[in-house]
Amino acid sequence: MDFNAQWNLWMEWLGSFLYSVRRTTSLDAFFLNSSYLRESVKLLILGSIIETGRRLCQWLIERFRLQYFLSARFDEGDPAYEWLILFLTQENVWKNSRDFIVTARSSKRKWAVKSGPGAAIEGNADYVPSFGAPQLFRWKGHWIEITRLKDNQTVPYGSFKSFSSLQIIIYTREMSVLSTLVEEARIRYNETSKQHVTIHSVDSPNYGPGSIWNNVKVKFRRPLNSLILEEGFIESLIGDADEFLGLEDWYVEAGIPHRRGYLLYGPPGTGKTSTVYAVAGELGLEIYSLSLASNFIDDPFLQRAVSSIPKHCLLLIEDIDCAFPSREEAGELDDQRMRMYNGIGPPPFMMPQHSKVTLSGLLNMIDGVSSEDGKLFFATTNHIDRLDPALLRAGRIDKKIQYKMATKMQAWALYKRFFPESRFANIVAKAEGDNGTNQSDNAILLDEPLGSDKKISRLTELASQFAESVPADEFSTAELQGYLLTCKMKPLDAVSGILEWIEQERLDKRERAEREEKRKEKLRESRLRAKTAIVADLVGPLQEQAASEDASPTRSSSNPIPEPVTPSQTSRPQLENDPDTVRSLKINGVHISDP
Ligand SMILES: Nc1ncnc2c1ncn2[C@@H]1O[C@H](COP(=O)(O)OP(=O)(O)OP(=O)(O)O)[C@@H](O)[C@H]1O
Repeated sequence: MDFNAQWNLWMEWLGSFLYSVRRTTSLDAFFLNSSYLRESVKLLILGSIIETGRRLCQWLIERFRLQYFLSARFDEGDPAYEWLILFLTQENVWKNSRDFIVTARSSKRKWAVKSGPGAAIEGNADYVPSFGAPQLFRWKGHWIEITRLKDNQTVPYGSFKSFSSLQIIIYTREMSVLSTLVEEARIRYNETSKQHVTIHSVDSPNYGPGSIWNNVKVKFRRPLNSLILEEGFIESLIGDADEFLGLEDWYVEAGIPHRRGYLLYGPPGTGKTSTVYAVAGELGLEIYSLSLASNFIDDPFLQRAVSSIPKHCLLLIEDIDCAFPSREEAGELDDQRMRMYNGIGPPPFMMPQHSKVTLSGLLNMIDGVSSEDGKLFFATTNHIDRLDPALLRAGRIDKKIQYKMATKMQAWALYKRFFPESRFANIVAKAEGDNGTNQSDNAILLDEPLGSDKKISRLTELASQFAESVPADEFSTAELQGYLLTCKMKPLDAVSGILEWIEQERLDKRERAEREEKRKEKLRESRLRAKTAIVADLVGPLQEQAASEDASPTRSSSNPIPEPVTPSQTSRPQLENDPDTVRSLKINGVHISDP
């Protein structure tokens, strides 16, 4: 309501009040003589004037702000929010803040406040300024006011989720000041991020305002040489991706969607995810990572998440096979549904959760507009055989890269990475000297793999012995890394203990495989029993009905009388085969088999 309307309202009210007082008393004298009433009216008028004045000032300030100041809002989750937060932290804007939220430091990205010019607060906690309190600072001759805001939004199941934003007001009319500030913030951010890889992910569903990508983590960039893969492989992959990013114009001119898809497949722990992180770090791209196994990710969510990814970044979908359950998993799900339908299974919320993403949703995501705009798309899987051929066709997946279990050469390189000459040459010499065994007289520092005829260092010899002991293509690099971590400061023990570890691992794997086989067998049995129970429920009453009709005297003689059915036959499945290996059952003449 504007000022004039408000004033008129007050005046109207006052007039009618005075009129009613005069009418009810009907005595002008009383009105004039009553000092109490006179004082009240005076106070009322004064209060009205003050309140109206206050609102008028507020209105004028608001108009003045709109006319002469710039204001902008940055929402959490948007890259521009991250740029600005870093900029403000570097500018030490919150140095005068007296109100902080202190949290233990983690890999989750937070921007700590510096305690003095150029000096970050030391320790293992993050000091984040609390919300609401505005801070004023000067930048390039302009006054800027900044406030952290917090909004709550309702998420499903009635709970609230909060997200932050930044409100800035620049006391100038020049729009270029705002754009210069944002651009400078972006440049500083890119500069700072060079040493890190930023990973955005989704840790809970987000249906309201704010970004879907609500979890941001920062990791140190992994040196390329720390990845132990076939020689030249990672460099050629980076070259390929780099070339793609630089050819945007060519793609547009040729009318080809500017996207490139890579599928990395192979056993767990062979370096697929590490490769993606290394590529992103090398090309300076941020990773947007999704796991289809999350039970809140369905087709519309996938579309929304992917379309909100900014240009020039890397989309990673881990374990893409989750959208295609294995035969056992699909069977287990059917089984659960069947039991639930029959009233003997768990309630729906206790059912095992499977991906809600469908194949068509996934293909739409890859094909759709959202997957264009210079995005690199990486997918990883341990089960390429489960993937639909439609997903693998060229244009969706342009390069398929297979990862295998560690070779002897990888075992050798891993040992060398764990025990570098610079740190361990003396330790080995000392340990062997103390034991009086095997000291290499002419230990020179050479990094030569197996088969080299140059003189090699003692550590290289040990690496060769280690690699000789590790059988090729049996253990993943991650498994070997796990073993080496158990003796990380003991290069000699790593070699002497490897054979025992291999034996133990083989034993464990065999036991795990047996347990898994038993579990599957049990699952098959229970599935078969559940099916037979359902069929028994359906067929039993029909047969009872048929039997009672046959027994009635009105039955036509042309109807053949079926064999009598005992109650146990109607309600219980009859096992035809050995109960331990149930494959098929017959109940009341109905043959049921495990598919
Ligand atoms: N080729 C490799 N070179 C160096 N380190 C490796 C390699 N492979 C695996 N690792 C190490 O093993 C661990 C797991 O690797 P990573 O997550 O990349 O495997 P993955 O193939 O993606 O596994 P999963 O399929 O289970 O996701 C990491 O700590 C990584 O350092």
